[in-house]
Amino acid sequence: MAQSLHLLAPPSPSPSPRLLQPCLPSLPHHHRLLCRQICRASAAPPPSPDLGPVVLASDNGISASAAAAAAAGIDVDAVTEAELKENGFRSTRRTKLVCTIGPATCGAEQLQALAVGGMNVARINMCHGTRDWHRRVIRQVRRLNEEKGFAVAVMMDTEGSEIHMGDLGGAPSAKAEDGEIWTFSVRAFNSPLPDRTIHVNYDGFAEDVRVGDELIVDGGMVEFEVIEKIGPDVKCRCTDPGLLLPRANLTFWRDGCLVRERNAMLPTISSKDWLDIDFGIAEGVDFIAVSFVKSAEVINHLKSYIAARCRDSDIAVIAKIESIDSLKNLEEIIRASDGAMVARGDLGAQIPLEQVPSAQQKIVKLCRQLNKPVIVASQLLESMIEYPTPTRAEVADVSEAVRQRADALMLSGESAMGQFPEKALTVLRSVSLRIERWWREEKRYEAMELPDIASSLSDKISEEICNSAAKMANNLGVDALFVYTKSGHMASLLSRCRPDCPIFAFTTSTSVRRRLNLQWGLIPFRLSFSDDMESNLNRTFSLLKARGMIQSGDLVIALSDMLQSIQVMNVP
Ligand SMILES: Nc1ncnc2c1ncn2[C@@H]1O[C@H](COP(=O)(O)OP(=O)(O)O)[C@@H](O)[C@H]1O
Ligand SMILES: C=C(OP(=O)(O)O)C(=O)O
Ligand SMILES: [K+]
Ligand SMILES: [Mg+2]
Repeated sequence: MAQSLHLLAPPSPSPSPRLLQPCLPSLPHHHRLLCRQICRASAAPPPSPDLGPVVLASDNGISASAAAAAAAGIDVDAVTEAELKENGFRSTRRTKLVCTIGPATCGAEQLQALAVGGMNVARINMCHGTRDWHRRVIRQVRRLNEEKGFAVAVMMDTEGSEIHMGDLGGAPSAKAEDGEIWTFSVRAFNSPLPDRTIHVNYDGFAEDVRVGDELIVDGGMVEFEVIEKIGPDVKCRCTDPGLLLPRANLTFWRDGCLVRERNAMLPTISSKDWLDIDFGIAEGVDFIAVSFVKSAEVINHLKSYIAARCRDSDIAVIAKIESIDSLKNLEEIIRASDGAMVARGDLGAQIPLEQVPSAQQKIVKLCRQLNKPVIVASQLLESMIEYPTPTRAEVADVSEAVRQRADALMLSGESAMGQFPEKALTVLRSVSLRIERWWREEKRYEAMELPDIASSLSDKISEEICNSAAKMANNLGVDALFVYTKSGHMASLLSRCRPDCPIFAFTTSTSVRRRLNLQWGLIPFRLSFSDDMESNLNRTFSLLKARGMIQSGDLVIALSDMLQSIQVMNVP
């Protein structure tokens, strides 16, 4: 038996308005039969005139349309599906995982291992690597998605106009000892570099620094004091020794303050970044993360640039919060963006380290309130670049981000160039699962006030429906929320409520499905569906039941953005 609530808003046509009328989902016999066939036959494609082009593919698990699965000769849905079958709905991971791809993980097998291990988004950092390398990685991820049925999204991260060192003439690192004199220069060198010499990418560097300034490498990994300027060369004495890594970020400080006048004059999106963005659009990346955002203006500019270039404008723009200016203009930046990243690496070089945790909490909260996905990034498991187990402090840091219920956690060096990328991902996965379960069991999460964000009546109704459905789901202890959404908006409104049960998000578009992969608690499926909710539900139930992902009797709340409706029912 199903009970349903349909709300009617002017712009959303509803074929059969019924207010709180029970409706009985009937499951035609042939549908059931067909689904059993799909399930049994990993080897036989299921085209059926009855179901039309029913394609069902789940989240980051190895699943695809049965036809594609059969063609690729794989078992459907090894990850999410196995997780659902083994542990039931309650224990699917809600926190999403982003992995930076680098030399340690760019091979087909390594990428597949990460996808199987729970990578939801692959990030490429345009600070590093060549155009060809990036293209190969993007295409490899796409190929894996097609062949194995993953839905891994691709995020391109711009270089931005930051000041950084060159690549150390090919050396993996260089040690700077206390008291040593190093030369930082804007001259172009042929490799090998002269001893104790570092190339700097920013032409104005020698003019801008002053004798006496502190030069901070990578937010404090190594520190120098400027002692002399000779033309394009700046002589510095090492005051805090450490390891220099290729292309490490440089900031300079004067009288205890970050020098940032010049930085403020550099464009957020450099001419090289624009070329990279054109490349990202051409390759069809899902997200563009913009480094060193200072204001909403640049986000708006990029969004209109993208809208003019891709017809369905389906690249989401993520603002990286990593500078003092981005903190100052936080709300306007987040409102303008499609999501944000707490980029703690550079943020920790621009504000005192002890302020980073409160900044993180504030950004995560604001993003949730404004319904924008948020990624917590950098140094989550830094020691795992070299060691196979994390420090206890790192585990505590990951737990805190999960407890704040950030949408996603990100690996940087751990997966890009570390020795244990898969293990690091396993740590993120198991800590997320454990903390999520603990907090659910203890009912420890604080209720967060979620302000109204909609402006149109139709959006207001969607928002109210999602808030109510999430509350109902918690109060009734339902097993899952189902949401049928074309744009993904209603799925993200539900995710914002952080309900106790997982959210099965059904969407017709593969790119929406990939993008939803970044959002908390969503299990995105691609499914071709109609405006007839009853038939959508019947089809979905039979497909999911056939795969053992749901069972008769499971209690489900279903929402749809075509009908703006809520239905509560047991799976027949
Ligand atoms: N495409 C790449 N090619 C080579 N090395 C990379 C690549 N991507 C990342 N790395 C390595 O992984 C490290 C961590 O990645 P990330 O945090 O994205 O960059 P950064 O340290 O520059 O902020 C980089 O410093 C670099 O050494
Ligand atoms: C994620 C960050 O940006 P990037 O790795 O590009 O410096 C950061 O600074 O934390
Ligand atoms: K970057
Ligand atoms: Mg950064």
